[in-house]
Amino acid sequence: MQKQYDSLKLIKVENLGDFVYKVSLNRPSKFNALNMEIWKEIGDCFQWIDEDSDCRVVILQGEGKHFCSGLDLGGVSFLNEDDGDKDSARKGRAILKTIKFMQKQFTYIDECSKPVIVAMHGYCLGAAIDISTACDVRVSTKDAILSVKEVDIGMAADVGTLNRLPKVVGNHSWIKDICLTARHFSAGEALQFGLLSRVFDTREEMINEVQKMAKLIASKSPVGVQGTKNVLNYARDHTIENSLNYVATWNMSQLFTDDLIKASMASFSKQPQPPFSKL
Ligand SMILES: CCC/C=C/C=C/C(=O)SCCNC(=O)CCNC(=O)[C@H](O)C(C)(C)COP(=O)(O)OP(=O)(O)OC[C@H]1O[C@@H](n2cnc3c(N)ncnc32)[C@H](O)[C@@H]1OP(=O)(O)O
Repeated sequence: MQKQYDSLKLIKVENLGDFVYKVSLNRPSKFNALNMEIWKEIGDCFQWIDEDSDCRVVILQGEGKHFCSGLDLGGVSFLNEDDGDKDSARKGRAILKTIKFMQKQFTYIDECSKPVIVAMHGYCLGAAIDISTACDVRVSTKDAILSVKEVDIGMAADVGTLNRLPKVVGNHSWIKDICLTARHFSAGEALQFGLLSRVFDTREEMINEVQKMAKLIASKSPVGVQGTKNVLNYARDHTIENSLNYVATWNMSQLFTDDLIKASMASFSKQPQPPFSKL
């Protein structure tokens, strides 16, 4: 597995031990702006992590001064490249394919069986918000500056924010406020409206606390943790009735796990969680 991760050029993957991985956007000279290469690497990385039984929780962060400044505007021309004699229907099909590809790379985060905690700092603009809404837990430093910036570059956000934000945050007036104005908003405001669950004074404090949270989750039964992510994602996208049916069907097999007895015995006797076999 490590060999695969080492092939990535703009994403860094570190095994922190205790089944916790740290994944970093690693293009600090451009404030982690996302070109097609890093976009694809995000997708590859989360597909590999999904299969990697040495990883039970992921921390996603950005190297350097900022989490991510969004789409690489230097490379934006790929969207309206001169397609020679292609007519609009054919140009449209080509763009459709590109947008779907770009959407899918972030959806791999949402679909990853392991919980992903995103720890943001500095600028978190445009595609950075798309990424964050595909993650399971969002935290930031208090000086983070966030923006659903797409309107400012003349487009409707199309790689996740407009689709996932209404599932993350209940206040649709606030969603439309930030998405239509593209204004910068603070970590405090994001916390107030529920986009973030915690805000930290410094980056160091954030990384320490997030590592503790990741370690705690990773110490628990992977059958319990991964089942919980899976069912919560299903519940987000379906009716309560469908989702109750889904969890009952899911647990038809999962309740036969050895983890159930081991974890319950430890819980009952007030002992720490025991080690669990790889999943
Ligand atoms: C189908 C497409 C789907 C995806 C859509 C996604 C859309 C979006 O993400 S919309 C948001 C796009 N991003 C932006 O509008 C931000 C652009 N950047 C800035 O406004 C400023 O750079 C920023 C406010 C972040 C920081 O300003 P500051 O004065 O502190 O630094 P700079 O000198 O501007 O930047 C430092 C170097 O980083 C490069 N850089 C920063 N952001 C980007 C970017 N988004 N794309 C490309 N390059 C970026 C900047 O050019 C500097 O590089 P260098 O000149 O080589 O030093």
